[in-house]
Amino acid sequence: MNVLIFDSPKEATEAAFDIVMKRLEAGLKTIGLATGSTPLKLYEKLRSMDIDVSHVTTVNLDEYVGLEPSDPQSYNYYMNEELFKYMNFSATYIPNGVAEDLEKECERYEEILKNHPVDLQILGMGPNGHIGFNEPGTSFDSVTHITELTPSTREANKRFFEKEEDVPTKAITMGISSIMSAKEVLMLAFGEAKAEAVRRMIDEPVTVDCPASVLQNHSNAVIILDKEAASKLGRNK
Ligand SMILES: N[C@@H]1[C@@H](O)[C@H](O)[C@@H](COP(=O)(O)O)O[C@@H]1O
Repeated sequence: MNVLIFDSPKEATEAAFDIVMKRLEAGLKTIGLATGSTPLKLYEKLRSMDIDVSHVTTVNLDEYVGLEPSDPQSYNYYMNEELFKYMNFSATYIPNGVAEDLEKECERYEEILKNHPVDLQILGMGPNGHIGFNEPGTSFDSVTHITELTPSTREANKRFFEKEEDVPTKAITMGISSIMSAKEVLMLAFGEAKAEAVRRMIDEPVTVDCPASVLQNHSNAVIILDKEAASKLGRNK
């Protein structure tokens, strides 16, 4: 793991942006994308650039089960609004959370991932250490699957919904093994709410109890933190 710590989310985002731009210039074919508030400024910078990405395919990590792509809380909607409608990607893939047969949808998505091996995966993390929607306890061998969201994740994500009851209880997510197949991973975590999960990801042994800790096993993972997210690092050493 290559851990980079910056004074502010702004500087951290700039560093992430530079890495993404370098990889695009070097001919990256497939980029894995994440949602949540953490990469918003990164996407804002990317969409403001006048760059040709017609040779680039995107694959997203996850989607809520039961939300139509037209639902403003869906990750389909988020990606369209934040990035896709401004950029000429060759193809953009996000799991379909309203597929009639969700198991088939997971298989279809794994096929897409096989056909589009991810060169660079952008990742965020949940305050409980989840990546994508792989909650604590998820097997490191997991591929795209349906997952039950934990009460803490529903609580953390309820800020995007009008009422707590509106937060979906399930999601489709790329599995941990699907995420680990990326050639390079760029994990972003900002703010004190992530500090404990960041500490467990970096300073503690790899465990399914903190899914992000699996990145210790990745040969090319860059972790970009602001100083708040990094504030609990190194205390056990
Ligand atoms: N499934 C997504 C994750 O992929 C994301 O990393 C996480 C963090 O969100 P935020 O960046 O808003 O803290 O939110 C959701 O749970």
